[in-house]
Amino acid sequence: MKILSTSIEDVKIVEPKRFGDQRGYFFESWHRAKYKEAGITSSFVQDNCSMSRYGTIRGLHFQLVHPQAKLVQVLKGSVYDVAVDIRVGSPTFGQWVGVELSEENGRQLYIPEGFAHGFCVASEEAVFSYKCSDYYMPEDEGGILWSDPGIGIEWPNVESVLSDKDQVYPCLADIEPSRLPKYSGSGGGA
Ligand SMILES: Cc1cn([C@H]2C[C@H](O)[C@@H](COP(=O)(O)OP(=O)(O)O[C@H]3O[C@@H](C)C(=O)[C@@H](O)[C@H]3O)O2)c(=O)[nH]c1=O
Repeated sequence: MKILSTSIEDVKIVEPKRFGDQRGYFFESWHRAKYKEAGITSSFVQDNCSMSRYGTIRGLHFQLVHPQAKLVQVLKGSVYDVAVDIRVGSPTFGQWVGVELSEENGRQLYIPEGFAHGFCVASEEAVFSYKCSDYYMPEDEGGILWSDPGIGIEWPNVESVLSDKDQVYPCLADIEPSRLPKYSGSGGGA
């Protein structure tokens, strides 16, 4: 597998080694020892899968007291996946990374704790699968408006389909810093 860096330290692109043959393909989507060797040491406790139709944007989501590092990938279709550094005190606070994840390119994105995460579906449908380092706790969930002009994410030009809650999240600059994760140095996420 290959690890590629991004413009934000700690956010990493993973390219698992894919073995193709006449039947199709095989790849290891998670291997604790190999990922640890590559610097991804999160203890994942929950796996999620969602299917979304073309134009769907999910996000931007985070958990505050129980932050989740995520290892995300697309099993069918294609998405534009985004991680925003919302760790107060981080040298890259407010910056974002966007990466195309698709069944075709087989890429995964590792997003440490303390980031807001979202994605936009660029194919007819997308099956999105991810590991989380802490459990889902709806009462701990926070969100940031996907189109926050202060962040300025360059989403693909699609007609966006959003959940009710995702339409009304505040902009990053309107959130009290005490309601955001704190930066505690590179490598440790939040
Ligand atoms: C995320 C999640 C949702 N649910 C339930 C709650 C709700 O009834 C239904 C749909 O939830 P949501 O609308 O929050 O799903 P969704 O918008 O897909 O939420 C996800 O978005 C992406 C961008 C992330 O980064 C994830 O961490 C998660 O926040 O599924 C769970 O039971 N467990 C979970 O872990």
